Amino acid sequence: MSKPAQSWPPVDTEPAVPHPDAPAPGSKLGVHYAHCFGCGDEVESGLHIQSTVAEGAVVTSQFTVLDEHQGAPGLAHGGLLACAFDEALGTAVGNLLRKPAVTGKLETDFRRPVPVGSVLHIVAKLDGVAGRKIYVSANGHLNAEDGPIAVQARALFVTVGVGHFTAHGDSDALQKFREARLRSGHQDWDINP
Ligand SMILES: CCCCC/C=C\C/C=C\C/C=C\C/C=C\CCCC(=O)SCCNC(=O)CCNC(=O)[C@H](O)C(C)(C)COP(=O)(O)OP(=O)(O)OC[C@H]1O[C@@H](n2cnc3c(N)ncnc32)[C@H](O)[C@@H]1OP(=O)(O)O
Repeated sequence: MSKPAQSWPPVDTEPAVPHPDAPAPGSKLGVHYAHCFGCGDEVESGLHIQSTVAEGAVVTSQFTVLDEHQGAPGLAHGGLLACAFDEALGTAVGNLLRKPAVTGKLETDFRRPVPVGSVLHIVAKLDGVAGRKIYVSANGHLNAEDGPIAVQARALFVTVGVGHFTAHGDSDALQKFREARLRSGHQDWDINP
């Protein structure tokens, strides 16, 4: 007998309501950090994922699978696809809730092979919030917004304070990153987990 699918979110949650200052539906989200492997424009071999806010706590992202993303000849590497989903899910969390958060858990279901040259249309939706825990899921459609679902993902993000990045990351680079964001007209993040 097969086990029932685990319910999602796995705990009781509050609705994930976008922050009043979150970008409006239709807004194109730029690069969140130039050196980010998922979206950064200074990472030549990165994924260069581009995202747009949609209605209803949803962000859509596009990822074009190139030769350098292969695992088997002509096919995308599964771990790299998971990376694309981490980026797309994190982009939804960070931009809609405007809180720094890190991935605590990420699970992926690979439903169909993803050939080189495909464009994955990733639709990420905030599913609920329980204290610091943010539950988010996504479907990756092959080559069209309504294309067949090739990959699905579910994740738990956990909000963190700025100390997470200063203690474990490069605090000088973080300071420059923050100043550059403010100079380019972005508001600061809500640092209040
Ligand atoms: C001012 C500058 C701010 C900088 C902001 C920067 C960027 C943001 C901007 C824009 C965002 C846009 C795009 C983002 C795009 C991509 C995002 C990529 C994200 C990543 O790629 S990021 C790298 C990978 N990521 C890590 O590097 C995390 C390593 N890890 C840890 O740093 C800790 O592990 C942490 C912090 C996760 C928790 O640690 P902690 O000590 O703070 O809290 P604790 O352990 O108590 O967990 C609290 C509650 O979460 C539950 N929980 C935790 N983990 C769980 C698990 N795995 N499964 C089930 N439940 C779990 C606990 O059970 C508890 O639940 P409860 O409260 O119910 O007990």
